[in-house]
Order: sequence, then structure tokens, then C-alpha cells
Amino acid sequence: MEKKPLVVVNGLVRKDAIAYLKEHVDVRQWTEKTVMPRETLKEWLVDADGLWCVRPLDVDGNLVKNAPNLKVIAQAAVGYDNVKIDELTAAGIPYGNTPGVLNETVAELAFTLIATASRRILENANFVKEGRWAQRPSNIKGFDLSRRTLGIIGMGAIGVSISRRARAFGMTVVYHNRNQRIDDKIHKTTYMELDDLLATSDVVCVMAPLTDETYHMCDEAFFKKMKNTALFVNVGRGPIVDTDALISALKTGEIDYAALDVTDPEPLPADHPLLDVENCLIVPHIGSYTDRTRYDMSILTADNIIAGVHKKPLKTCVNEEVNYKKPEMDVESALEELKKAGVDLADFD
Ligand SMILES: NC(=O)c1ccc[n+]([C@@H]2O[C@H](COP(=O)([O-])OP(=O)(O)OC[C@H]3O[C@@H](n4cnc5c(N)ncnc54)[C@H](O)[C@@H]3O)[C@@H](O)[C@H]2O)c1
Ligand SMILES: O=C(O)[C@H](O)CO
Repeated sequence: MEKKPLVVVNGLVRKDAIAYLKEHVDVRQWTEKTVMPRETLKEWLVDADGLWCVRPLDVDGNLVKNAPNLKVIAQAAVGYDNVKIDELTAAGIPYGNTPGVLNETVAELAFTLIATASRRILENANFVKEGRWAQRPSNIKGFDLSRRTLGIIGMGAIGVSISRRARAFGMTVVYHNRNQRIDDKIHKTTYMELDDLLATSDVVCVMAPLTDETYHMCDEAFFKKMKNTALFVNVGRGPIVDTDALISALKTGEIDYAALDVTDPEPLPADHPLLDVENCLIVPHIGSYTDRTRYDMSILTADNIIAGVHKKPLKTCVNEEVNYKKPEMDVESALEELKKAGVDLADFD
């Protein structure tokens, strides 16, 4: 029997996706609850054809340098700030992420944070739960979203999905990106320079990737440029924000409130000063965390790996320049394929 390709998985992944993967390849998985030691992973990779990468893991040229058969690396996430793409490209290894399948789910979470924070749902619900309904202080007032401005920093696939929700709530949407988009008319959005966005927005939502350029983009000066009444939301990545600067801005009233899905570090230790800040709502990186979407992300990751180990094109590849190409077809075979697909060539001139 022909030997199946070997795929290493360096941590826990949902069981249905592993079962699906095992229909196509052999799997060697680290199933301990501890993080797999990097040196052990490097030893496992010596024989591997593919790697399903599970965070925390820094993926770089050094990790794969003794992995002569490695043909693909993939991760169930759209963000790839833990991966040195250039070094994988230099090693000729395509890297697959999971764009698209999570857009609506992450946008739902981002907008849930905005709506929850704007009406101080958490604080109000706590008074009721603690039997102190009548003692609720009058200063825990919410604010309307309608007729307010949402500023999105990082207006990509998820940003656009957030903007649709905001417009349905009657908000005006402005955004800042590396470049102005060409579809502003369709999305009814307006491009702004960063400083103008910060001065204009009642809600600022970060949805950018973590890069050298965005690391600590939200620093002391950034928060000073925001309105004192503004809400700050981060669903992008924790280190885009200088956490000390955020804590200070919240405590001094430079900004009114923050709602975070991502933090720096993750997870936050129990004694982290951010947890003592009253006007800050934090959830534990659950942006894409619904059963259906995590399933879709895992199956897309498995499909990328199955394709890669067979040197077939990954469906979603970050470094397309080293993605596998579809084999070129001669005219005869192409006509045969069309016939099989039921295309009647007589319909064409
Ligand atoms: N919290 C979560 O669970 C969660 C889920 C999905 C994605 N994310 C994060 O969100 C990011 C965006 O995801 P996406 O699918 O929308 O990606 P995307 O590539 O479609 O969009 C990213 C956008 O950010 C813009 N951008 C890049 N650098 C910028 C900069 N310096 N200033 C302003 N804009 C900049 C890009 O131009 C692009 O339009 C991911 O990289 C990931 O880090 C988080
Ligand atoms: O980047 C992503 O897809 C999310 O943060 C999930 O990890």
C-alpha cells in the first residue's frame, strides 16, 4: 500500500477536523495540554509533509530548516502575525490561512462589543443580578449609536462587514486604511487620515492586522487625539495597542470606555492592571468562536494541508508566489473536461 503523507499538528484541534484530515493523510498530533516544546516539534518535522500550526508558535525559517519534505503549513486563523511569511517563501513553503469564512462572525462580535459597551449592559446587568436594581447610580448612562460616527482602522473584509452593521444602526462610517478603497460609494464609507478619524469618531474600532507598522499604533498620542466621550474597541490584535497607554487614557478620562476582544498579553494574568479598570469590557479572543465558523475554519485549514501535501494549489494561500499551480492542460483534455461538465460546445462560435 502507498504510504500516506505525514502531517504534524502541534496542539489541540477540534476532533471532527482531525478525523477529516485522517481520511487523507497520516496525522501525528501533540495531544498534551502543555505547549509542545519547539525542539520536539523540530524533530517531528524532519519526516513531515505538512504542519497544522496551533498557537502559541512562532513559525519561521529556523523551525523548518531541517524539514526536507515539508510542503505546506496552515493555521486556522486569518491573522498570521506569528508567521514569518518571507522566510517560508524563501524555503518554498506555501502558507494557508482562513480568510472569508469568519467575516460575518467576527463582525457580529465586534458590533456586539460596540452595542454592549454603548449601553453599559455589563454594569447594568450586574446591579440587577446583585439585587441592587434600585441602587444603580444615575451616571451609568448609555449613549445612542444612531447619528454617531464609527471610525474603523483596517477596513478589510471584516471591516466592511462591521460597517454594514453600523449603517443598519444609523451610524456614519469613516475608515483609515493603508490605501483608500475603490468601493466607498458601494459601502457608503468615507476614507480619512488617521488623525481626522480619531478627532471625528464617537467609536473607534481597530480591525487591522498586527504588523511592524501597526505595533503600538494606539499609543498615548493616539488616545489624546480621540474624543473624551469616545468608545475604543479592539478586535484586531492586542499588541496594536500600548496597554499602559490605554489604561492611563481610561483612568484619566482621555477616553470614556474600551471594549476588547484581544489584549497584550493573552491570556491576561489574573493580577493584570487592565482588569482593575472599571470602564473596560474584555472578552477572551472569541471573535470567530462560534461552532459553525470554527468548523469552517478548521475544514478550510485541513483542505489547504491536504492540497499542499499533494503539491496541489492551496485554496487560500498568503504567499501565492510559492503556491502549487494547477497542471497545464492540453487543448484535447480541456475540451474533454468541458464535455464532462455538460458544456455544449455548439453554443459557442
Ligand atoms: N479577534 C478575532 O478573533 C479576530 C478574528 C479575525 C481577524 N482578526 C484580526 O483582524 C485582522 C484583519 O482581518 P481581515 O480578514 O479583515 O483582513 P484583511 O486583510 O481583509 O483586512 C485588513 C485591512 O487592514 C488594513 N491595514 C493594514 N495595515 C494597516 C495600517 N497600518 N493602517 C491601517 N490599515 C491597515 C489593510 O489595508 C486591510 O484593508 C486579522 O489580520 C487579524 O489580526 C481578529
Ligand atoms: O486571526 C484570526 O482568525 C482570529 O484571531 C482567530 O484566531
